[in-house]
Amino acid sequence: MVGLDNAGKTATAKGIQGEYPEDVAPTVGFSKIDLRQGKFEITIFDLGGGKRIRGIWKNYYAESYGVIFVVDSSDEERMEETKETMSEVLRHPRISGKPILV
Ligand SMILES: Nc1nc2c(ncn2[C@@H]2O[C@H](COP(=O)(O)OP(=O)(O)OP(=O)(O)O)[C@@H](O)[C@H]2O)c(=O)[nH]1
Ligand SMILES: [Mg+2]
Repeated sequence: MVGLDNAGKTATAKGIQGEYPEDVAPTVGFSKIDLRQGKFEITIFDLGGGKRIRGIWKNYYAESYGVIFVVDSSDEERMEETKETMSEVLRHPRISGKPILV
């Protein structure tokens, strides 16, 4: 799970787990979430989105089955940065062709 800092990744991850998506702090590094959905065991890596942390994202691409890219659609000022960041993720050879949920 990637996206710009403050986009709402950790809040979304909490929501997926049925927790109230409040009182979240910026993610430093990553947080690992293990879920069971029917017969599937799912691991979500909620990665920090700060500009200086984004370099770690690629370390997770090879083992990922897909990407959740979280966008704060109300933050119009950062749409260009969002677009560039998303393009970079999608262009990566270890992501290209894998499912993406925006
Ligand atoms: N109103 C509203 N606030 C939200 C929503 N999603 C997240 N927030 C708030 O936005 C802020 C940032 O959310 P986070 O989930 O920490 O964002 P993040 O993408 O994990 O950020 P980093 O960990 O820094 O990469 C927090 O104060 C959240 O409570 C939403 O859907 N609506
Ligand atoms: Mg976070």
